Amino acid sequence: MPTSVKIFDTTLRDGTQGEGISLSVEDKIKIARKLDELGVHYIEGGWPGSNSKDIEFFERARSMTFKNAKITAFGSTRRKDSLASDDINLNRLVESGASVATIFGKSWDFHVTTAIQTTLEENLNMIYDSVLFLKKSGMEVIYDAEHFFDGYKNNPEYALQTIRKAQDAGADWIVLCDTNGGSLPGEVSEIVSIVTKSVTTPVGIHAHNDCELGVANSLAAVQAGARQVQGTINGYGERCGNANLSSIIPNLQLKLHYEVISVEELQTLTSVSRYISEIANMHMPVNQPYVGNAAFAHKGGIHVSAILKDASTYEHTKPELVGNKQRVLVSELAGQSNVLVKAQELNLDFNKEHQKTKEIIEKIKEMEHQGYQFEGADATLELLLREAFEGLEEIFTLESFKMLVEKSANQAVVSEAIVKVKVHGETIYTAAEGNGPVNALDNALRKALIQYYPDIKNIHLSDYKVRVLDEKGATAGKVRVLMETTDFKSTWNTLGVSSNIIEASWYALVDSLRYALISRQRVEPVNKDQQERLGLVNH
Ligand SMILES: CC(=O)SCCNC(=O)CCNC(=O)[C@H](O)C(C)(C)COP(=O)(O)OP(=O)(O)OC[C@H]1O[C@@H](n2cnc3c(N)ncnc32)[C@H](O)[C@@H]1OP(=O)(O)O
Ligand SMILES: CC(=O)C(=O)O
Repeated sequence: MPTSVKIFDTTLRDGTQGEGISLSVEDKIKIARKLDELGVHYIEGGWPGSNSKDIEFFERARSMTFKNAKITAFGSTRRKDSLASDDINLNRLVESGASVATIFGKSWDFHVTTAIQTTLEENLNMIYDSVLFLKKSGMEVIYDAEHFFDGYKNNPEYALQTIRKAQDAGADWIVLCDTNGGSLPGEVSEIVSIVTKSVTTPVGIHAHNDCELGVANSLAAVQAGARQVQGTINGYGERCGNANLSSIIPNLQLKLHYEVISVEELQTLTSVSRYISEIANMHMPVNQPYVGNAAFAHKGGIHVSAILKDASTYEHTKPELVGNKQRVLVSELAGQSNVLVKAQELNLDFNKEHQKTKEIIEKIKEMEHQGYQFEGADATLELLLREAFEGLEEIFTLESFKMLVEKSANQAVVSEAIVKVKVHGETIYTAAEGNGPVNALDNALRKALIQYYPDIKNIHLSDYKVRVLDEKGATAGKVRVLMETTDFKSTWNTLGVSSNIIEASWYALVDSLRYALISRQRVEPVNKDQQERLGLVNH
């Protein structure tokens, strides 16, 4: 029977102490729902003694049903030289309606005398009184021993006394905190082993990531006897962040075989991590272990050749177990195998021995040398492969375009594009304005195509990025434009490279529409009769 480890998520409390993160009450509610779906055991919603937003969160959470998680409210021990029953913060924890209170107290003698400036004795009383007050109020109490590892290293006897006080007052958990994130796994392991022999209350770990050891320290603590892990999704938190639950959960479950969450819940990990990064408006690093977009992405030709034979040659675990997926990147490091995988995904009749295969690999490598980077532009790559292997129908051809950008004194800058394209044998001439040259070009091209493809009105550019390519290299003076397009059901990325930013944008724009129109057959062309009926013909 595997040993169970409880997951305590503090994304909504310690996570919001991270720079750049601010969550509304609605955001917190949405995240709490997701965390519950993931199967975490505790969700720390905030500090009701700190601000009215957190008070409102607990008010709303009270009427919600959580299938897995208990909601916990955070606070500190009572203020020095006062009664716990008079302490506003402790009373707010009770009033929050949460069934669990998590309070932190001092373990490090230096902090007692310097930060809260009281006696070692009074600190012990603060811990005892506060835990007892909350227990008498009927709450489950998690005692977070702040700076426990630093405290233990400085004065082991006093640090142990502080947690014994919490135990004597009835704490349900004693959680050892590496608050400054400076401890090493060997130290954590040794100290947790000593503590689990010194107290009978179950022990937990709360690690920070200042030495990039938040995950390692949490695992070391569990292996030494801790049975609760506190952390945040994607490692958000104060300074360098908290221990990253998106890595800790699969490590505990898949590598160390503890019982943490169900197999099905683990499969939601990637989507939960990405969802929370969206809500928190934090960029998700592609190389984030387990859940990042590149966590199971293979680029080197040798790697791809091997994973085709058996994925475990270059994958430490199966991506599906955490809800992620394998990806194959096509780049200048690609061998034939990378293109083979991509072609298989697209159901193309692809033969590794075929001359065409060699030609397309050479073409991709040459284009990458010129500044193309297909890893981020799946749609352009797909068009290239389909063109090489299937031949693509020509939807339209450019005859010419002209740009006009006008700025006169006291007037906003105006951009206008004039486009002449041939669509189904007919030359169409359109002009359109836009809030910038690329927008004007996009509007003019759409105006020409919409007569034949009315559904393109549902397709929009959703992102546009320009990168100036290395001026010293072979690509001197070029820009790379990356465009993201969406039909609100899916998104696709296209690419253009040129020494002229408008031309690079044109290539990316053309691919974005071609991809929508032919590669995925997202929209069907209409004939002349239908155009008349829909009132789409320019008279
Ligand atoms: C390790 C952690 O992450 S702990 C959590 C840290 N998170 C936060 O601080 C975010 C939320 N904090 C807040 O909103 C505010 O700091 C509040 C409402 C809690 C307190 O605000 P204020 O009353 O203005 O106090 P302020 O923040 O300036 O100082 C903290 C006070 O708490 C006291 N204190 C600190 N830790 C403890 C403790 N464990 N037990 C009792 N008192 C404590 C300090 O001595 C200081 O009191 P002092 O002003 O008498 O010296
Ligand atoms: C309690 C807490 O957040 C810490 O010690 O880091």
